Amino acid sequence: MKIIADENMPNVEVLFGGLGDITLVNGRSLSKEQLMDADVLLVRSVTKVNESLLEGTPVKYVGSATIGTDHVDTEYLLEKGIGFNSAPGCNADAVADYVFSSLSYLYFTKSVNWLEAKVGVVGQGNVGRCVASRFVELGCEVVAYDPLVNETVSGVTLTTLCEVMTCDVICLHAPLTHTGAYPSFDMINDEYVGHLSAGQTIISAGRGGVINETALIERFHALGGALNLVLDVWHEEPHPNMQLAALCDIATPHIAGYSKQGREKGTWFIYQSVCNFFDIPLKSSFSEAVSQGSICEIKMNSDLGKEEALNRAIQCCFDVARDSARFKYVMSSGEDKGFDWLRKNYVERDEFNTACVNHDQYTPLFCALGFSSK
Ligand SMILES: NC(=O)C1=CN([C@@H]2O[C@H](COP(=O)(O)OP(=O)(O)OC[C@H]3O[C@@H](n4cnc5c(N)ncnc54)[C@H](O)[C@@H]3O)[C@@H](O)[C@H]2O)C=CC1
Ligand SMILES: O=C(O)C(=O)[C@H](O)COP(=O)(O)O
Repeated sequence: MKIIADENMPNVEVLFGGLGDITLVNGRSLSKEQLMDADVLLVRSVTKVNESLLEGTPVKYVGSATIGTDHVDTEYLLEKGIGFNSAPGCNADAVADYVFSSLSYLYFTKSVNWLEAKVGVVGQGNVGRCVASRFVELGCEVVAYDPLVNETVSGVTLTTLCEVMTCDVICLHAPLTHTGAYPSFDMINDEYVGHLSAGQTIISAGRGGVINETALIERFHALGGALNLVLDVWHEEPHPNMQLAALCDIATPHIAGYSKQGREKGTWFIYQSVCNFFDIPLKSSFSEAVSQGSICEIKMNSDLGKEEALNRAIQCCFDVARDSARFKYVMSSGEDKGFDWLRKNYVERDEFNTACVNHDQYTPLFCALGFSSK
């Protein structure tokens, strides 16, 4: 079996080596010519998988080690009988960790006490539900907008997009869609953005294009800069709007899902799907494919109050300000490095769930935040 795989897929040679010949490629510039003897194509979000890439090639199966599928023309694959799987939920915890790391940064830099916030979440899939349940378990009031579900996790009230846009903290986790009853492209347009008021926090870690960037810049200035902005995804990747990035408290190159374990789980999910599709027995297990973290246990000083203890523990595990500083520096330095370079050379972090946090009083709250219980 001939396998063409994105060079940014961790463990691909270890897991797929026994299944056939693997060629690693740059996913962004992949062309049809490189697929002329391929049976299996393994991609990430940067490869547009459609008729123009696949027509005339022998590809029988496509796997995407990602949650999002907006880069794949799934109707075309279905029509042509080409197998397809993505990796639902693989990096949902990683994205939730990103949200809380960003909030801990705002706690320390702008005194945003998000533990007291009313939180609005857009999208109640694997990511949106994971984020929402953490807030609920931490005691926050949580509402969510998802027109395609009738119920969601306990403690979360489904509501309108208008109400979500009035919340203290707004988390965007909808997929990018252009068709259907509720297309998300440009969903948060100038009308919705125009309702934002001073002091709100917006965290966009779904897909660029869901929130209108021009409207957001205008609203930011109209409010005298009194919005807290955290943006991981951009309308024009790999060419993010640096005018908008300059206004952000946290701006990152689409790395919310880039925990070590989240990326490894993506490859592991696809490995299982390929084996299933071609009826090949699995030769590797989850524990071999997905790393443990580097830090097992964090012991907090019991003198620390709740807010301080939670925010400090988050920072021990993942300081997103490092990623933001690197993004702003590299993207504005004029060097021959950019968005894709930052992603390829990302300093991976471990997920909260790889470490437990001990505190005399607040240990259960750390579990609510996603840390391990043991
Ligand atoms: N920044 C990053 O690194 C990452 C970004 N993502 C993005 O986050 C998205 C969501 O991930 P999951 O929750 O795992 O996906 P999912 O497929 O489990 O759930 C998506 C949810 O969004 C809802 N939805 C669809 N259209 C909507 C609309 N117009 N308004 C509100 N909700 C809508 C659906 O009903 C569904 O409940 C992915 O599609 C992907 O684009 C995912 C992982 C990492
Ligand atoms: O899983 C998704 O969906 C994501 O957005 C991934 O984190 C994107 O990672 P790449 O596939 O672009 O490396």
